[in-house]
Amino acid sequence: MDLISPRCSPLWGTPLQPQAKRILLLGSGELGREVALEAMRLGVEVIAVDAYAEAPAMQIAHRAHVIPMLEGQALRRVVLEEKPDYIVPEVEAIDTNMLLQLESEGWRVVPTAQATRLTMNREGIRRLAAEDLGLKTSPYRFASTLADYQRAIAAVGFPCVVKPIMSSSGKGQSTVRCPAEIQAAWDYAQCGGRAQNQPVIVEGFVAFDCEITLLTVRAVDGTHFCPPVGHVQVAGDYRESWQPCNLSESTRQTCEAIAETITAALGGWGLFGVELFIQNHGPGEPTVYFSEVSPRPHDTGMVTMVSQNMSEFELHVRAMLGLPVGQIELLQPGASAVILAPGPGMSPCYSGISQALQVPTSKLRLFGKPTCRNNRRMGVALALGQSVQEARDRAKMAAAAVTVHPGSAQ
Ligand SMILES: Nc1ncnc2c1ncn2[C@@H]1O[C@H](COP(=O)(O)OP(=O)(O)OP(=O)(O)O)[C@@H](O)[C@H]1O
Ligand SMILES: NCC(=O)N[C@@H]1O[C@H](COP(=O)([O-])[O-])[C@@H](O)[C@H]1O
Ligand SMILES: [Mg+2]
Repeated sequence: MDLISPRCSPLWGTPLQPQAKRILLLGSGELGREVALEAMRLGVEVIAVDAYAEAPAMQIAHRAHVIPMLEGQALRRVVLEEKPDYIVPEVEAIDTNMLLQLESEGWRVVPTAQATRLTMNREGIRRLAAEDLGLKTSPYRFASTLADYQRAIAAVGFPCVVKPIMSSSGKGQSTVRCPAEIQAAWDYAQCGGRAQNQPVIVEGFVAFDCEITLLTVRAVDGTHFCPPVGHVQVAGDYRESWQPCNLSESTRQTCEAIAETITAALGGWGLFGVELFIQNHGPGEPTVYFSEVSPRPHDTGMVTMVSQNMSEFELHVRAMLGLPVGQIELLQPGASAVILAPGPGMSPCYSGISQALQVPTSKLRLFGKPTCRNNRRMGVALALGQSVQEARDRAKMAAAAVTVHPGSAQ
């Protein structure tokens, strides 16, 4: 369905002028900042929205609004005030029922309001993938009460992974290996997600050999796949990523078939990060598990800012605007490594930047987040190499050279 937004004009206007093409970013973190930059390069007006002031994308956008994005009426007010051509969700904590309503009134949500609703709730996307589309996933149960949760653990068995149904970057997530860990995982899920007291998913632990993100673009000129991005996660949050992650031709085809199936079911135009676990079985074909999908750029895909001819952010912007994507090319093996805050504070400062940039091919992105907390992602180092190993070593060396000084206590 190709919805025409109430103010979608056939002409490409000028930012800040009446016919400007406008995108409204719902979420203004590091990924949104790169989306904003790519959109602005194409002469698009960008309005950044988040729940806190001075978020990364707000610092460069044409305008910004601070609103509770889980409150539908607050979202509606901003949409009616700004009249965007495209509403672009960037985080998991948005009132997605309001997005459905706005879409039904003709506002365009990227990629679709339904894709946003299904992926913001682990139950929606898991049931779609496993039960409707028949994709292989870990075993799972959902639970809303402590008693249901204990039954879910008994059904899934140890080890298992417990997550709030609405959360990201590993917030509220625990691996439970024995009965003594059950209660703490429940308590953490209740307070660690984007909203408090949420239901949880209990997933069987998949002992995978590697995990990848298959960045998949649905655009006017068809569905395109980027070379697989491999990554390492600690406590459910990404620490480093690299591209390409070498897979056999048949495994790559299996991954692409899964990505095609799930993104076609979600629909719309944009870039999706399809997260897959790959488990080897000696000489046989590996098993590929579908884990989850982001209907927008993925944190592990930041590596594409150096490794591809078009970054995942440029691809998302082109696709949403109905522009052709053409040929996606890997320029050289690349890698990213995160820069984390060591603790909480206001007005953080950084040292070691020039040392980091002495690492051959390295680049830094410091996100400019106004406050930090323990392990908050404040920046990322990027690097290229003759091999993936060389790129990873360089990115990690550059990231390790940067120190975050958290600043005064909050
Ligand atoms: N069932 C599982 N078995 C083994 N490892 C898992 C399982 N579920 C999650 N993990 C590990 O935890 C990581 C984070 O999980 P998941 O992607 O579901 O969380 P998230 O909070 O949505 O993260 P993000 O928003 O960064 O994608 C995975 O990338 C994987 O490394
Ligand atoms: N895995 C999802 C992800 O990486 N999302 C990115 O992190 C930001 C939130 O960071 P914060 O928690 O530091 O505000 C989001 O706004 C988005 O850019
Ligand atoms: Mg994930």
